[in-house]
Amino acid sequence: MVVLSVPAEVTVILLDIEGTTTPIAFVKDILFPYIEENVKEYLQTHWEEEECQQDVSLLRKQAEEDAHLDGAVPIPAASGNGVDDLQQMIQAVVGNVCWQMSLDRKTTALKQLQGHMWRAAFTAGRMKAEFFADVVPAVRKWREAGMKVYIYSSGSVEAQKLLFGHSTEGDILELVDGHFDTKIGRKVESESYRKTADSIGCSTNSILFLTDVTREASAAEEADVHVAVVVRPGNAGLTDDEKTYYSLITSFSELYLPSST
Ligand SMILES: CSCCC(=O)C(=O)COP(=O)(O)O
Ligand SMILES: [Mg+2]
Repeated sequence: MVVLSVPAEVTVILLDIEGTTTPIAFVKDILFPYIEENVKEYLQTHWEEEECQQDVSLLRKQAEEDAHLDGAVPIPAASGNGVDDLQQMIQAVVGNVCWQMSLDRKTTALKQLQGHMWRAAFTAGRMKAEFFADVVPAVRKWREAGMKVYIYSSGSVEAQKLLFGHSTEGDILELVDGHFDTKIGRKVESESYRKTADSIGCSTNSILFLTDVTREASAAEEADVHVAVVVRPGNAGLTDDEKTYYSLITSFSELYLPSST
């Protein structure tokens, strides 16, 4: 088995979710289709609620920023009270959400709505999050060795907590010391990793970030964060240069902590 030694100064392990702890297939085949199939009905049912209105406002603001993009779907400003107006508005929001999802965009606006929509499915037990078999045993071992374990995903913090709270391994939320999402910044920007370290209260070189996406690994590394790229079934392939440059692991069990025996 390949073993990757964790540098001695590392005290925090920061984990991506999709493609790292959780199969991309679970996200693409279960989580995302749930949104596409249910968004219209969700908006019709929850439209009058404060939370739904905040989600729509955020999506509208994002749509304004996206206006210059090819195929962007605008969301008109709220106007009259007519039933037709409302149905047109809902249709525009549905169109915008589906357009963003077709591009796998990671905007805070999209991720916030998705998190709110998944809540009902997870809490009713209709959906359980999948984790690779090596994840839970490894995280337990790291924590026993004194490591802190944080999550940094484009999925909203609320969605992250739903996944960890309702998984096929049971409620594993207690294994996580804290959560970060795109509110701290985009995962492909190095400043996000500096802010994450600040928020945890550690230096960036005390963090080891595990992700499947080399653009994220590169941004983290620029901020002096240690990185390893996780290679899982179903992940995007890496170039030969990326395979040579990055430390690669195919299972969390390949990480060796000098402090553990
Ligand atoms: C944790 S929510 C489900 C996945 C998701 O919406 C997403 O965008 C995952 O992105 P990641 O940064 O974990 O690769
Ligand atoms: Mg990922």
